[in-house]
Amino acid sequence: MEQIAVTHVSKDFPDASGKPFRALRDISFVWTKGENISLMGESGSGKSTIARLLIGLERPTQGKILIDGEDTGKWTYNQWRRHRTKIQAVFQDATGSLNRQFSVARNLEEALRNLTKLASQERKARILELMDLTATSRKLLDTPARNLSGGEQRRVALLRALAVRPDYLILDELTSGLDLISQKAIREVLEAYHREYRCSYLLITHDMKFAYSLSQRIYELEHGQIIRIGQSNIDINSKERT
Ligand SMILES: Nc1ncnc2c1ncn2[C@@H]1O[C@H](COP(=O)(O)OP(=O)(O)OP(=O)(O)O)[C@@H](O)[C@H]1O
Repeated sequence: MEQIAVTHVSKDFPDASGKPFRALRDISFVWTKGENISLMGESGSGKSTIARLLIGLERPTQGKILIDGEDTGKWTYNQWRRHRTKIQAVFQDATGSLNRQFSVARNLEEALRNLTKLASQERKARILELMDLTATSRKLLDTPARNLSGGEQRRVALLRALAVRPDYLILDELTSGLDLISQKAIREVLEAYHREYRCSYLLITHDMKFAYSLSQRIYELEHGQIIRIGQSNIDINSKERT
């Protein structure tokens, strides 16, 4: 079954006095391939912890996370690494995933070199195809990452993750703090890419409009628990290309 199944997951962290603090409590949901979902909730409700569990940066204290039927609980670092082409995440601090000294092209190529077996020419072709698909100017490729604006940095961090062609992509506060034009540009990249490759997004956002415009289901968290599930009847595949 092509899906990510989170079943009865709880996560404890030590608090300031070293006692366990339950950051997530009995979380269960299914994220099916091809489907977009969102996590919403106030600060500290546990959204980023779910993201970190889903990509193996943290392990559940209780419960299981199955990726396409495989129990990730026993995966070693190398097994997680092999699945990097299946699931990727882009976090709010886009600069963290980019090398500021490298050009945009080199940043994108490094991701492909590390995570895929593509030959040099194939890497270059994939990057150009992605630039065109997402209506990103090829001129950006020569720009050093340190010279990018905030919106461009997020866009390039997103392209870096998309270049790997993951089945599942987690986007943690990707548009927060950006102006409306940059937010729209990011949304258009996500829509164009989803139409072509059916990549499944998990959006972590405070922006309800963004969540409802891109995802079929919205999970609302409070104090580490899912308190509400909202349905949206959007079908982003049916939208015309802009
Ligand atoms: N490594 C950690 N050690 C201790 N506590 C942690 C750790 N990571 C997260 N927490 C705590 O777990 C809770 C959930 O944090 P998390 O970052 O998942 O929330 P969030 O909903 O993503 O918040 P925000 O919207 O502010 O990013 C918070 O109380 C946080 O302080």
